[in-house]
Amino acid sequence: MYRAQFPFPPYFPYGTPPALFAHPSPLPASPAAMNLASPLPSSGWYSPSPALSSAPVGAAYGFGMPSPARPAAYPSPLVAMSFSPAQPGPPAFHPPAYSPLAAYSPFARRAHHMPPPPSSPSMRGLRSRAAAGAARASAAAAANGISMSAITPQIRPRPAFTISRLETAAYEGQKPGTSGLRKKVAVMQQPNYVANFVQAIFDAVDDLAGATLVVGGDGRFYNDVVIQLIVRMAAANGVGKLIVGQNGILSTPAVSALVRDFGAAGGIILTASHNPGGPDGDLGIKYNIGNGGPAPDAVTAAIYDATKSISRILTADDIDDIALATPARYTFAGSDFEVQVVDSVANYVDNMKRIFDFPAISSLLTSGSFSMVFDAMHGVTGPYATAVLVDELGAPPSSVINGTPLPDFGGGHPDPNLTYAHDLVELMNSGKYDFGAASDGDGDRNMVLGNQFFVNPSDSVAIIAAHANDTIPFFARSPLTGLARSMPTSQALDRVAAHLGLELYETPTGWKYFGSLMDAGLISICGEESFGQSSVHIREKDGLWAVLAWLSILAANPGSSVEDICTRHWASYGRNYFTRYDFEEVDSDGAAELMARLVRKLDSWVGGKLDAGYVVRHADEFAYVDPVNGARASNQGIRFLFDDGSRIVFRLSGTGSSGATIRVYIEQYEPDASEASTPASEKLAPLVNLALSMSRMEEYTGRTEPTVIT
Ligand SMILES: O=P(O)(O)OC[C@H]1O[C@H](O)[C@H](O)[C@@H](O)[C@@H]1O
Repeated sequence: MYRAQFPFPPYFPYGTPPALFAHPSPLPASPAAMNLASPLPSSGWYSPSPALSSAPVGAAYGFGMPSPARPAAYPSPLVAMSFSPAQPGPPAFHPPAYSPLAAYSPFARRAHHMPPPPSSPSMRGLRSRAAAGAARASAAAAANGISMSAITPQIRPRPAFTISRLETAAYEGQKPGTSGLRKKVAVMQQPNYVANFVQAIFDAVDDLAGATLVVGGDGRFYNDVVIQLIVRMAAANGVGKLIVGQNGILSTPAVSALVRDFGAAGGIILTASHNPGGPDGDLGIKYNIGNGGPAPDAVTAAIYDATKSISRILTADDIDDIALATPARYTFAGSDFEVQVVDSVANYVDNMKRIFDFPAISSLLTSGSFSMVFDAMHGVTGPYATAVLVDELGAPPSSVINGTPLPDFGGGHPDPNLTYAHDLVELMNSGKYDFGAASDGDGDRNMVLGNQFFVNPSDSVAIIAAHANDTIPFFARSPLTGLARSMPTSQALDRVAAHLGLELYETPTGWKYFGSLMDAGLISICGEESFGQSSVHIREKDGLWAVLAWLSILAANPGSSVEDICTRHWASYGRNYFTRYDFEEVDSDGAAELMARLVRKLDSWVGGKLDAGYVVRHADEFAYVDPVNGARASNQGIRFLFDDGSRIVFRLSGTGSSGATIRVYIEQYEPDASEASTPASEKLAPLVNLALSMSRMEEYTGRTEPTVIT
């Protein structure tokens, strides 16, 4: 009988160590099943699952433990467990600091406040190790200095699988939005709903046979089920290799980095980003292409077309759940298909170390005169933030709050803005911290705050770009080539581009439009008003990257506060005042009529004098032709450009899952530095009122107030 034991008290994070305990019959099918489905009894033994019994001596798994504070939630910190199939009776016990799990799982290390294992193989050294494996991904990984065998030393052979062809019928409405397919969990849980969409990806995307795909998600409810489904369908559809994040968790920027570093054909990201999670929340599936970025319109259109005519699903239902808790490689008899579970954090941390001056940032964070707090909002970024900010840069562990990924984000709305990141906003308003930041469910968005000071995301990208060449080693080595922003984002970035003599590209909303510009070397940094900034290091926006960029600026300007940095920027460039009003989940028909009326009246407003003396110089529906590949995108928002340079933009959100969300973007330029400290709400009030009256917002939506103001 194989036995399992939980670790000694010092490693149990909640004070009272669990005694040994048994899992009730029937046995769970896999560690993953235990992790997610089982109430934990108070004492006894776990009996082995089939997956455990085939593991080698000394292997270790991590399991989710409900936190006493949140008994209904799963999986909170991992508990390391070691077992020895060779020994009868109680197992040989390996303290987690020296177990393979501790060595390969930053999650487990951090959950138990363990130091990096001194004598175990360290993730940090992976890049220098010899590459292994003949598969394409291994070769690409080797080219990037990553050793696949070092990341996942254990090969776990599985029996052969059989491919089944299941009849299915198309669902309507599987059209991806701004960033993938997002629906309520209940919609996604309909029979074959997710399987249809996944099959559509395999059918629509060329060259996936024999290719490598990266799969991971933000840990939200139902991710675990969908990952196992993708494994079975990938096997049946001839995919060569799946790289899966440990515990199924990967931030969106981490997926982008893995796709690029491992030469994968693409990635499937399970996230609805900043939308709420849990059984009543949203689920999302997004396909990224081989450059690591979101699929462009042509690919999402092909996937959507495939969903409309789908009639069969290919799956290998006899593949048992993959144990996602431990890095390992799963091979299958009679097939080249392989699943590789990788550390979710290590590759990302390595990349950040190559981009930023970690010693300089660390000096700031450990100087004793600087304090920061990072709110992961119970999204995916907690483990990444802890690895980077705490483990690498020396910030105190308390610097990361809400750092445990939870399937329902703790009941919150994981959107890092002034409304939903209220824990962070309160802390920053208390005046105790110099720097604050938050990121969203999947870690691509961020919000940056100073002491009682908000940095508008449009300003954030401009300020990062203005300082990049001087403060970020990555750009010292490869100076900025050009800059880009989405159309509604303020034109603060345009002024930096002009100052640096760089081209500025204005794209439609959606990160997918930056990819071709980056691939062609036309831009190095880009950003969106929707709390996103990133660079050419990957093809997604990257919340933690933006935080490190800000810390780099602060480290290079000793004694300057976040507010000082912004004020000096406005003094040099003038201030592009910007605000966004969101009218969330309004009636879809009313929203469509509001937009249609604005389009009908576009021309009639041009040249006329409106309230507060504003004169419309130009009005249109924004359309874009990609300068690299000629792809066209139309109907990308209605914009009114005024003769003083101000703008009002109306756009329907493409990321919601119910009703419609109208976004109103307002911008006004103030060249006079002495005027730059007026609050944005005051400065922009006349334009806001004009926007609301031009659109007849109340008449069409019944709303007098927005739900969110940025
Ligand atoms: O369509 P919206 O709700 O305005 O959201 C727009 C945003 O959606 C996602 O987050 C994309 O990754 C962003 O690139 C985009 O800016």
